[in-house]
Amino acid sequence: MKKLSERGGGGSRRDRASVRPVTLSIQELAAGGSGIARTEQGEVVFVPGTASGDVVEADVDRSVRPARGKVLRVLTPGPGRVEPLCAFVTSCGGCDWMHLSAATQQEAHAVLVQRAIRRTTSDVALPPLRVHPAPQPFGYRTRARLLAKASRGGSRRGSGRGVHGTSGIGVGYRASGTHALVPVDRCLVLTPSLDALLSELPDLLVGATGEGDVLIAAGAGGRPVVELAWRGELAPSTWQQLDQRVAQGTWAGARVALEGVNRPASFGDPRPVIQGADGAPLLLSAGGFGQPSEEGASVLARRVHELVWLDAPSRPLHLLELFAGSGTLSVLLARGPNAADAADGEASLASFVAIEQGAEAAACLRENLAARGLSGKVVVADADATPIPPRVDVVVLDPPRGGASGAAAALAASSARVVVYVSCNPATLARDLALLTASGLMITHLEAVELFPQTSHVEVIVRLARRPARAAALS
Ligand SMILES: C[S@@+](CC[C@H](N)C(=O)[O-])C[C@H]1O[C@@H](n2cnc3c(N)ncnc32)[C@H](O)[C@@H]1O
Repeated sequence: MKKLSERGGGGSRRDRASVRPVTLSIQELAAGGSGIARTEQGEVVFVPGTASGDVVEADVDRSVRPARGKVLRVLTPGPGRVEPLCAFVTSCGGCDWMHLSAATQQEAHAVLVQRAIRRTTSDVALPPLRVHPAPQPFGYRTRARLLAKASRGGSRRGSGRGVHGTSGIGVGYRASGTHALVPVDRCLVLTPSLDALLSELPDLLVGATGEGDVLIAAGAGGRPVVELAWRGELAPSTWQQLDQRVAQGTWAGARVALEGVNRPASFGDPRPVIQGADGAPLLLSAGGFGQPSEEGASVLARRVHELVWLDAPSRPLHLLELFAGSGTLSVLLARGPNAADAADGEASLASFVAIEQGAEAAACLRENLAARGLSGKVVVADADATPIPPRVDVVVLDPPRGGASGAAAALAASSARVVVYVSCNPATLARDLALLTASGLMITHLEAVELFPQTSHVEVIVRLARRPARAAALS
């Protein structure tokens, strides 16, 4: 097996003093993506970039807890290991599981989700976990957040290929666990049009000083939108090029926020647009949240909708959505049941209310509903501090990584009959599920959606339903 270069930077003097090569057998994968090994002395070592069953030679840094290994050589590959397709895989922090086959990634995600939930709900019956495979394992990302840096002393004109020393501008991702820039000019998980954009960005930024975040995404008509949050100065040529590209229709829009300047400058419409799960365009807030892929978001939204209407209710349903964003899920939820769900003529939607804290996302959500002729109330509020009205039957929530402990407490005290919890973080989901299940809600469905292929990240959907006795007592 070939020698692997080290992930991240060169390490401190203290790191180098405390490492020595050892042979490690990787037993399993941990949340966060690293493999876990035990030394002969029983010491636990976390080793990034490994697969279960790998035997590796690694430097071990014991100055951190748990000790951390850096792979020098793979001596025997584990059964799920594949050759990563990306040239940047060992330096870039993005695709920490690209060295695992798709089947191995799915199995490992399933184990991590079940283990996290078991940890907090050991006394609760769990249904078998269903995995929704990734519609596309590569070329799926319709958005990416990049880092761009001008080399010290400013950048200069030239043919930018994403690295310092040509255009003087580096554009890429952050190295795993650090703020260091890993310049890239190809990214295999981006859609082809965003991948092509990577090599244009260094030239766009020629003459800049400082650094910034660059959000690239699909915009109106599939054309790119670019959002720059820059700490430093941009050259006049950057402003001219942004103006030209949008005026000529090559890009749908751009937005630039300079540090210390209150209002960002906009060109065209900088809001990302993907195809919603209903097939119509879905507008997302510029710089705000969006699911990583169009197709993955559709799989997620369709399944959440199905789980809401699983038991066709005998009376019109009051539906509340918390952490609604720009409406990835809402555009299906606000439609009510599908024709099949309403076959008995009784399933229907009495009311739909969506709560979102971001004013720009809420405005997009209103536009998305209006464009579809859907009614629903969109409230800008803190969903983690919102009481659940007694008439609400079903609540869908999709909080950020920190979870929703406030909303979980409100749901536990509510009479909501069904809760559909969507999460990108099994640890905080598990914490919140402990509260929900203790209140009498039973987990009826546990599902993982492969929304972030090639990475250790996974999306989870949990449906909970109230035990009939408590529901009756509370209603
Ligand atoms: C994981 S995203 C989900 C959005 C949407 N379901 C989707 O799929 O696009 C979480 C959303 O919650 C919003 N948010 C974060 N904290 C919030 C809070 N305390 N109250 C309401 N919304 C919040 C964020 O702005 C973001 O739009």
